[in-house]
Amino acid sequence: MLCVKNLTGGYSVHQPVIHHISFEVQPSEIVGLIGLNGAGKSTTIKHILGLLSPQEGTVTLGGKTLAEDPVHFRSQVAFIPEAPQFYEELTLWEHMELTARAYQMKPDVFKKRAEHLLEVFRMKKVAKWFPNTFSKGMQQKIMILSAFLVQPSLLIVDEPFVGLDPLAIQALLEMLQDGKQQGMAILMSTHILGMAEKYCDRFVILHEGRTSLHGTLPEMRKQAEQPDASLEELFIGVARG
Ligand SMILES: Nc1ncnc2c1ncn2[C@@H]1O[C@H](COP(=O)(O)OP(=O)(O)OP(=O)(O)O)[C@@H](O)[C@H]1O
Repeated sequence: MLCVKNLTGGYSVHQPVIHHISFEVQPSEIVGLIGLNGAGKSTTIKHILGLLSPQEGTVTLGGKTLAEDPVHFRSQVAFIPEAPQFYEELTLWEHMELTARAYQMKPDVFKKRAEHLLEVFRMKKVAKWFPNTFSKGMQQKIMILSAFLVQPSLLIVDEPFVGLDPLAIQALLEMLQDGKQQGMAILMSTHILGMAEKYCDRFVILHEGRTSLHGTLPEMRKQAEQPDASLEELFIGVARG
């Protein structure tokens, strides 16, 4: 599904911030993207989404780069950003309608999915409200609801748990697992390592823009020669150099 190969990039050609990063995310798999602040997680995600162009290497989805087939590439991806981004003049329901139109969903499919998601994330009562009346967690739910509405082939999630209450975190984890079971490929950046260890199948640990460890937990333990280490212990080892 998603293949990141030898990716080098960043915000200036003179100063790349990620270097030679390679990993894959297959259908029915959750891959955790882990790293300290500034390690390059969001920059990697921006390259996958096509918001930044690679200085070297490629990002392909189903074998094709974004440039080769932009409409098809974008139609397969949904993104939950770290900070909610919304239109002040649209209600929650209108945000979902806009998403449905952009992804050319049939009205009956949209209605069924939207109503289910509003129920799961306890947002039914505020569906016709404007997002500037929402709390931060409720605003984050606009992003979550819009992404799951699409049921994308590739879901990219950047720090999704920040600001969510425990019921919303649980609902999101269940949606991620359901998505995985239905064949979604999921790339999730998070600092909550206990949760990553429990829910991710494989990991990419970034340090200063480079891949330090990569693979399943047993594979990374082998790479680090720490047979009993938890994800957190492996990560702290990497972070301390
Ligand atoms: N818009 C930008 N312009 C220039 N440099 C940037 C920009 N955004 C991030 N950077 C730099 O790129 C590097 C990687 O940042 P990035 O945002 O990818 O880190 P991150 O791993 O997502 O961190 P965090 O956990 O804090 O979200 C940092 O050195 C940062 O200063």
